[in-house]
Amino acid sequence: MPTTLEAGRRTDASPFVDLDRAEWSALHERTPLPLTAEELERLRGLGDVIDLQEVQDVYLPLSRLLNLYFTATAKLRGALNDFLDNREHSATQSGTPFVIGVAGSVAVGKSTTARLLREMLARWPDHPRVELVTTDGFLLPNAELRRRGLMARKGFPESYDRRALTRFVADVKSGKDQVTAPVYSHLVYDIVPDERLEVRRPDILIVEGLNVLQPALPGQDGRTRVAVADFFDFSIYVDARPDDIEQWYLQRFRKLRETAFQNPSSYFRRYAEVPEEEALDYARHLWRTINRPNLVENVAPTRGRADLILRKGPDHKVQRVRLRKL
Ligand SMILES: Nc1ncnc2c1ncn2[C@@H]1O[C@H](COP(=O)(O)OP(=O)(O)O)[C@@H](O)[C@H]1O
Ligand SMILES: CC(C)(COP(=O)(O)O)[C@@H](O)C(=O)NCCC(=O)O
Repeated sequence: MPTTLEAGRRTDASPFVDLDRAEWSALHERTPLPLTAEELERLRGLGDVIDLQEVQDVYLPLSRLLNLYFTATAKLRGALNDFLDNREHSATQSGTPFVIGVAGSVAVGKSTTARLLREMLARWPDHPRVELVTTDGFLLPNAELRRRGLMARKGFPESYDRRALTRFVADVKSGKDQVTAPVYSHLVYDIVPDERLEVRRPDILIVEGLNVLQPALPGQDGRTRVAVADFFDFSIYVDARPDDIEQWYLQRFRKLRETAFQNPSSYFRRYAEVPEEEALDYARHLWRTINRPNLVENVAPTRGRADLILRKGPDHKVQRVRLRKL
């Protein structure tokens, strides 16, 4: 960990507290909400291949940390409202959803982490209503991506309707009764017309996606622009070595060949029919021309903006946790 010599004493210059796996997992003993065997079984039923020891050691303490932030943020909001003398334009309203961002590369395990957190956070009596939204719903439809020459840039910041995504999260946070988001289908590889996901005043909203920690685009005419991250109360970056993530991407592609790609409506059905090596060559091509450059150019540079970084090893197990200091 970097240290500097400042005013004659050594100080830790990092904005993060760095914990190794053993230090982090020791915290689960202090979590006042252990998982019952029955609940562990239910998590397994989610269909995600996640080791139950990992749930206990890593994600249970994480759900406790988020619970602490939820409670403390509610108190801070109350104090801020008092400070503002509860005027009409007070900073927050009671019941304002707590918004969590989950960022990281394609195939690093964002969806798995976000689904697990949704289940675990909903078990805390303070915040039973947890909604999860993935940013792929805000990708431009394929027809529009083709028109703009962006079909080989799917997942890059410019392939999204960033304004609609930011407005969506702002609306949920402002306490609107019913807010809807468009829906993306990995099966057809496009936005599903006429389908919307509805969000109704949750206690917690999890927003998961590649680019959720991107800063706002520069404003024009002196106007301040906002980004979706401006509405986050807490953010998590799921991190791993790019070579490990490539292996996970290829493994997922291999698994999808035996499942979803068999569906006649699948955009990738051709890759269920060709020999495995040919299919994997194509997956490698997608990784090397789209997902890896996007990780290097756009996603990884946002890691330092997160409040918490989960660093995974080659087996998906979390090896280090870095938590932003207050
Ligand atoms: N904690 C984990 N343990 C084991 N496998 C995992 C874990 N998280 C993700 N995976 C696997 O890694 C692949 C990518 O995960 P996914 O959540 O789909 O990534 P993303 O949403 O970031 O694209 C999937 O095949 C998933 O099953
Ligand atoms: C849909 C995605 C852009 C991820 O979007 P996100 O939910 O992170 O906004 C990605 O999974 C994807 O399909 N990328 C295009 C290249 C590829 O097919 O792997």
